[in-house]
Amino acid sequence: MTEKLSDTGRKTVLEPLFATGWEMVEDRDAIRKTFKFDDFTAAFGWMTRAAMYAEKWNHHPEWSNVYNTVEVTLSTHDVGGLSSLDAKLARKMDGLIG
Ligand SMILES: C[C@H](O)[C@H](O)[C@H]1CNC2=NC(N)=NC(=O)C2=N1
Repeated sequence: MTEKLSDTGRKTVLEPLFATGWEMVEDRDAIRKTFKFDDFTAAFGWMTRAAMYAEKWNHHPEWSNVYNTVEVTLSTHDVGGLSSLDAKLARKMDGLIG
């Protein structure tokens, strides 16, 4: 069962993500990050790898791609805000770089 992150949960799982460039979205319980790549192939290759995890975990990003840039927003629509699944996908996205 997915639940909205508690105040303590936020501190422990979100702070490390803020350190890697994730930030809170204004006026919404969601996090966002802009990923930059060398070129379109690198960007789309990364999206493809991230998409496999999103589908496996049934947790999908809001994202858009323009050439070498991918803008990602993560939130859990079923609970109307951030859950541990967003942190899990964010960590995976960071880990898939390179
Ligand atoms: C029916 C389906 O399982 C749900 O809508 C899933 C799919 N992917 C999802 N992705 C995200 N980011 N949040 C959700 O609440 C969500 N729910």
